[in-house]
Amino acid sequence: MFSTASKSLLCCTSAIGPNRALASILTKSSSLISVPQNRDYHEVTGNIICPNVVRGIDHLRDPRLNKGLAFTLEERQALGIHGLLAAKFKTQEEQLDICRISIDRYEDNLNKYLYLVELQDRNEKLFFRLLAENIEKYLPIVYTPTVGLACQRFGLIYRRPRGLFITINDKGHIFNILKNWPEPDVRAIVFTDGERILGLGDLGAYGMGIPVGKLSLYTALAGIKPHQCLPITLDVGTDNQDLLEDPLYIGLRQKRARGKEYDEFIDEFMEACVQRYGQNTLLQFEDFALINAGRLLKKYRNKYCTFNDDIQGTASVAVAGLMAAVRVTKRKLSENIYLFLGAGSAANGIASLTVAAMVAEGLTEQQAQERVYMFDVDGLLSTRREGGVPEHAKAFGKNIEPEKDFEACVAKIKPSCLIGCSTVGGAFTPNVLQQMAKNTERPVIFALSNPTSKAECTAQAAYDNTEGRCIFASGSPFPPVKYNGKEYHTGQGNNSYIFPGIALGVIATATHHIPETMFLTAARTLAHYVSEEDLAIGRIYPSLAELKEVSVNIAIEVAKMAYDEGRERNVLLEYEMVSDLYTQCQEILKNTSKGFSTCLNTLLIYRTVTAGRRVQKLITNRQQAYFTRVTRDIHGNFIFKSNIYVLYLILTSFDLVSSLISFTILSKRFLFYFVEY
Ligand SMILES: NC(=O)c1ccc[n+]([C@@H]2O[C@H](COP(=O)([O-])OP(=O)(O)OC[C@H]3O[C@@H](n4cnc5c(N)ncnc54)[C@H](O)[C@@H]3O)[C@@H](O)[C@H]2O)c1
Repeated sequence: MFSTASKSLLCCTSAIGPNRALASILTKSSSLISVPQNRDYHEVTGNIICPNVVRGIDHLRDPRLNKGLAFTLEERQALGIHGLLAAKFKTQEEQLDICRISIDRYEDNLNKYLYLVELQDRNEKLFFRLLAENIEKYLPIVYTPTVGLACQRFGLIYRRPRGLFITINDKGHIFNILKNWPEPDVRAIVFTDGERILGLGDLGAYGMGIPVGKLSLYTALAGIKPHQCLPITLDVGTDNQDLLEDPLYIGLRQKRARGKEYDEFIDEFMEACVQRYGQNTLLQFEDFALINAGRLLKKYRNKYCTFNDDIQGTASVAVAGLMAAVRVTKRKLSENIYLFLGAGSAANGIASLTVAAMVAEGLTEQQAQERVYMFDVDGLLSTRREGGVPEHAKAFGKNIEPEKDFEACVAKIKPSCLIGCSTVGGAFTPNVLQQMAKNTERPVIFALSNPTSKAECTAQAAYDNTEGRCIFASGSPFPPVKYNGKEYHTGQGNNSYIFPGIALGVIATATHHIPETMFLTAARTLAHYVSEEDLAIGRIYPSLAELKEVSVNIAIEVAKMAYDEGRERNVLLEYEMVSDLYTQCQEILKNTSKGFSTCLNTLLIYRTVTAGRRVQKLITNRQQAYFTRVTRDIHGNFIFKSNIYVLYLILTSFDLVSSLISFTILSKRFLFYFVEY
């Protein structure tokens, strides 16, 4: 029922049982604590049942528990692992240094990826700390672009299973397969059917690398606990002939299921997830092909807690870039003309959110849509072209002369913003870029297709062909660009600026559905983080090093929105830590305590960007105090002495730098959520 670490906390707080000493040692050493449900208690005494602690070699073999040489002598003896480790005690910091040296020895990025996968399998906390503290360096390894390469070679590198593979042959039994997953407390599921992996196309079951990589970022950037994250591949076959003939291929060797069979399978999957993990489980669609992505989002968005990152996450990050660019171009969003190369999931998502942002500036929806043009594989989206405008992009079709030559379009339409989501590497030719420089003084050029080989142009080409006047961003990272003696560090319109924060905010507030406005809010929050220094070096996104802080702040804004819009009865209080963290924190806890005894509809969101250890300690003490204020009935259910029905507490901590704490009284449930590396 509980993870071992959470059990150790329960032991400690109840202070009973024969394993008390061991529990207390483990609690001190444990950095991943969770008390998810209120069930493992003795039926009569109400005491918390002391768990069987995983001992001996099994403790070392469990990546969640293994700390390498960081186990103290006391722990080694208590756990029966004394002698199984070399004598030297090495702190996590020392082990991190070794990791960095080891990984730097590899020149090939795929080898770096494999090293990180192996580390995650061996010592999870070390892996997440390494990732969280070196996000700029390792994000491009666990995520795009290297993860694309890993997916392509997945058959070769597949070692230890991570996540669930559910095939179309499991139709009718999906719930049973979900039950095979050992973790009962899953909050976020990222799943793909592998049909459009990055810009690489149909990789079938090889697509598993993407949900795995994304969920690593849920933890590393937003502090969502690893065991609450579940990556899933829905293997419905593949239409990639190379894979069907590849002896290494690990998926079903059959053509993709389509139509009714496919739809029923996805319906059953969504329902089974809710049945297994609850209505609030976040279900993130990942890398579905155009024919399914938009329509499935439309079908499920008001029924489940779901979003499609390729559509909505991409939209949010791109619109954030456009918002930041306004500060350079001095043109409002509604004063631009937008031309998209590609009219698929990403383009439609970005275009729709850009329209929403223009409407917020005062245009009508129709006026806003008139400013957006799209060009797909069949040419300009003209209602007069043969075959007309595809259904999914109807809003952006124009009653104008059809045009199949993209360069001609750029000259005719004269966009000020050019956005590439076409999967066609090099499609922004020098002629196209030079035309952009003629169209406007500060052209905005986004080459968003991934991985790097698919980018519509390089950062260097964009600067070279626009006399250095462009504002450039890309989907995959590019090295710094030199132009006219000046060095520019262009930004990466990376979805990981958005999705971890959205996920944390949604999970924290137990939001049932994710409205589009949350993505606009996330975009504004991200844009707000772009400094003048960033803009001066050509970057319209904050540095990746700020990702954790950005994620927490997006989560806060999302949480506020969730309560503002959905639960008006709640009182929202926000505290910003300015100088004296300790005093402020005491104040907050005092207010919170008052809230518990007097008010059932109180939400407190407290944030600190620079939380220190003192704050951490104080909160931890407080949490233990809550335990003493509750009793349990003979069924093990909580009875709150002070008439408090529920306490929902979230604390995430990143290197003790950023924290988000949300207390809210929601339903008859007690949850305790704590993550620390
Ligand atoms: N934040 C990001 O950087 C980010 C996020 C999501 C997607 N992407 C990238 O954007 C790209 C597109 O993703 P998607 O989900 O929209 O894919 P998609 O398959 O839904 O759409 C691709 C579109 O490109 C068009 N296209 C294909 N060949 C073309 C050509 N020769 N000329 C003009 N148009 C052409 C297709 O008609 C289609 O409209 C991918 O490479 C993906 O990795 C980047």
